[in-house]
Amino acid sequence: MCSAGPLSAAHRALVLQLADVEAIKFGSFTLKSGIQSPLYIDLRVTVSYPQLLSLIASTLLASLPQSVTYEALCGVPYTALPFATAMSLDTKVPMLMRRKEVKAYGTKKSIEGAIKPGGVVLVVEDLVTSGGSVMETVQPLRDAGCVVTDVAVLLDRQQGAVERLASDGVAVHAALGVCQVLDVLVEEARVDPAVAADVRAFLAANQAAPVTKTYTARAAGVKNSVGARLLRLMDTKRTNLSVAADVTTAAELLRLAAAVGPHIAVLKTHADTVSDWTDDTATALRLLADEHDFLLFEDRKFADIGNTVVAQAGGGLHKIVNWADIINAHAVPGPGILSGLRVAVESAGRSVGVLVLAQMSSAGNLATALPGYTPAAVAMAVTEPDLVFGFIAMEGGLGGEACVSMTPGVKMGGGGDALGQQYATPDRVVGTAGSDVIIVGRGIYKADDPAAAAKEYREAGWAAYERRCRGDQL
Ligand SMILES: O=c1ccn([C@@H]2O[C@H](COP(=O)(O)O)[C@@H](O)[C@H]2O)c(=O)[nH]1
Repeated sequence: MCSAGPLSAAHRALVLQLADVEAIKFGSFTLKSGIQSPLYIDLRVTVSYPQLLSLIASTLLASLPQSVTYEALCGVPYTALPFATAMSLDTKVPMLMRRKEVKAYGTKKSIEGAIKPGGVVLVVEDLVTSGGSVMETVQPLRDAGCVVTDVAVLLDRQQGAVERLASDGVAVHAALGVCQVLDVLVEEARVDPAVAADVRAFLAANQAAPVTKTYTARAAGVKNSVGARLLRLMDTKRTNLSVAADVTTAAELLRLAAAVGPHIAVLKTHADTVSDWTDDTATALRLLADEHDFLLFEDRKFADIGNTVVAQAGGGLHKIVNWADIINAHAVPGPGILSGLRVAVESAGRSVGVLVLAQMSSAGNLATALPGYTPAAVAMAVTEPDLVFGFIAMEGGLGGEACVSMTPGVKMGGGGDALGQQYATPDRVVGTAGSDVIIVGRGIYKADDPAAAAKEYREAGWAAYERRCRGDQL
């Protein structure tokens, strides 16, 4: 990603002036995502330096290929607004302006100015990382009838925006690449070569994630009806949280389900930890699930031969397939376990979806440690897409976008417990590892106020999903 040609004298002068006004700084900085970065670029300061602003405008214009023609300019708010203004004053090309907040009254327009339907607009941006904020301006312009195919950018952090925006039909014309900036600053003894090497390593390790589809967009490709329903439900209810209700009495279970119900997509149970479980417990849970629109997942982790799991899933004290929407199975016994579960589900006459345990959260677990295990579990699962809709896994993407990953071992702050549980944060699980659903137990049911804790996890999981969809978790 750090391939970059040498810069012209004018571009080098611009780099040095940006360093002079401390628009580019080195140290340790916490980014919006919580990641520590050795580099901080804040181009807002340029607004206070008119000479620099006009140098930025002329460099941006000079960096555009001749083939790029346009009838209007539109800066991405806020930092690039003065850049676009300076370019407009230089070239006499009119400007449009995107509102960050669309007013609830009046015209409710998101684009201000003399819009010409079909007119070609050049978007102007100060800095790109993933390209997410550029698209927040491109889309409303397109919605207003403008044609947008190019963006002029002062500085590309070279973390994936060019590729991302290209997939949205937008070509990036960057005046400066971050690697060129580093080269100039090292050559001019403005930054230590070791610091520059650190920054290059950081950039290489923190490339923008590929954009992932929304849950709803993936639902159409999911053959199991419960899996498809879960994906749609998550977008509708705006939650990707599953609470692991690991309590020991029916009263506690129902109290917890009622408290967290408004915030969850799935309630995960261990019916065999509930000492006084009866059929009424299942009936009451189903009523709560229907009232609050969440799914019931009995985490029984079937792990026997087909003939045995028919009886375990359909009979016994818990009659699981009579009330659970989701059940799960280990892959160890081989495909017969899925055949057995299919028999149990079909005789219950209800829609039930199965998750295969492809990985686990506990330290030293063999599903994760043995190299061939996860791929073999995935291969087994995807042969029965009308029954199996996904995985218990520590990452997303297993089995492709038609499969859902649900991840246990989630806690704010990470860490672990004394018995081998390993925790990751909602942001890491959904944003970085690309899983779809966070499963949270003690972080919620042991909290003083489980409903408030569920709300907090719901918001964290959802924010990570939204960032992932925009591809801008950096
Ligand atoms: O690999 C796995 C599979 C399942 N679990 C279950 O998830 C919850 C986690 O509870 P916490 O209190 O949040 O640790 C629990 O029901 C486990 O049985 C898992 O943790 N890891």
